[in-house]
Amino acid sequence: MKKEILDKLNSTNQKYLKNYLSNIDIKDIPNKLDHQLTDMDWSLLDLINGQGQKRGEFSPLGAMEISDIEKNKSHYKELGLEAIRKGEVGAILLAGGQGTRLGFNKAKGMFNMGIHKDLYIFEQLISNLKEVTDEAKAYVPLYIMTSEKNDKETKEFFKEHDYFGYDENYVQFFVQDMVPSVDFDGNILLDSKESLAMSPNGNGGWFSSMVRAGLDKDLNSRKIKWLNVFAVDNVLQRIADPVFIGATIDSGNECGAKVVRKADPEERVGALCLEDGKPSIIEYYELTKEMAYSTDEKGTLLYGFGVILNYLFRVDKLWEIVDNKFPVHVVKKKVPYMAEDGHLVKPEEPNAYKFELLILDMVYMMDNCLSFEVDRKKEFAPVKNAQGVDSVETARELLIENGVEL
Ligand SMILES: CC(=O)N[C@H]1[C@@H](OP(=O)(O)OP(=O)(O)OC[C@H]2O[C@@H](n3ccc(=O)[nH]c3=O)[C@H](O)[C@@H]2O)O[C@H](CO)[C@@H](O)[C@@H]1O
Repeated sequence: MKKEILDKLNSTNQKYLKNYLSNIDIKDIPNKLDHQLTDMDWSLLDLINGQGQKRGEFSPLGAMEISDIEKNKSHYKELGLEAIRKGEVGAILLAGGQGTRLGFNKAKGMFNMGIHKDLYIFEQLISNLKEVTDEAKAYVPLYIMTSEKNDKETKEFFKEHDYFGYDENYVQFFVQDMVPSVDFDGNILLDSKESLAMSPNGNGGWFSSMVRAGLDKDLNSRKIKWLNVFAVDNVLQRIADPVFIGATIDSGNECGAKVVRKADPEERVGALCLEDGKPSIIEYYELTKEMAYSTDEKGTLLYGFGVILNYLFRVDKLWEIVDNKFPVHVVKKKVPYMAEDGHLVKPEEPNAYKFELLILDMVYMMDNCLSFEVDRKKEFAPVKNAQGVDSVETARELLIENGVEL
């Protein structure tokens, strides 16, 4: 990175960059907080080169399967409803992502799934949540994480649609942190003479961003004990599912994760397993073919339970890990940037590294986690791509199968 370019940055951005780098967990960089701006390119390159985070020893983790859940369903449900009625459960909608794969340049939740009538992703998610709150006769506080890129439009959209019938006193927004991107040589990208090309910092920073936004006071005053964190892109997502909440409470675990049986060994979902005896998620791109296809004596996949990004965390445990250093994941992305001659380039191919914190690393910070199996036909309709697998089309089919009018 050229020092002249850095000198052009305003002091807020320089401070931000310093602070960001100081939080990166790179070994052997002495006095990270105080290192000179000119050292930054070296530390970023070091981070990029050290891409693969060192992982421990993986072993399979079984799940509480649908048949086991059925046997105790009414007990779990009652426990879950009781927690909701006591106001102990909040929900976090992760909606800061950019939806580039879908080719939709607004907040993903604003995407219209409808065929004969409008049905926005946000609308469907609120409708799923309302099923529970209507039954419990109590609202679940909903915290929506946006990013600087979509915060304004998301808030306006909810307002314009009257919060899709949810009580607006129970809806709050917070903006996730942003991080700078670098090109493949480690140069920090700018998007104007005065500002860095920033991107959302991944879905793993949600709790610290929430705290930075001051919403911890809200959690405390409402005495919320459990947070159900879920992705925006699954339109069949069951939110604040009382059976899941009850089963997690009953199990005594610090967190719970909804899982589905993988559609095939290479399905692009993270597999919930153990790493050095602790709950952990291994993403599909990290899973070796050997692990992906390994089975037990009955032929069942050993790493066959995929997470659907629906987790339940105990709030006191979140406080214990809030200051932990998270591993940084380096991802190749298309990042618009300002070229040397000053014009803005919108690349067609990935041109930069983004640094992300991932929620799955929070699961590894927990001592235990209930792996809770759900029926993928009823609870997993991801909208990731414009066409093909996990697309608008496949999600529409699943919505219709589940009786949703489109
Ligand atoms: C890292 C992670 O959790 N990956 C999960 C994610 O994969 P996937 O590859 O879909 O993960 P994405 O990065 O697309 O994001 C998932 C969710 O996080 C939100 N988001 C993402 C980035 C960001 O900076 N801010 C933000 O809020 C998105 O809006 C979305 O709600 O869903 C799959 C199920 O469909 C899971 O099997 C994967 O384990």
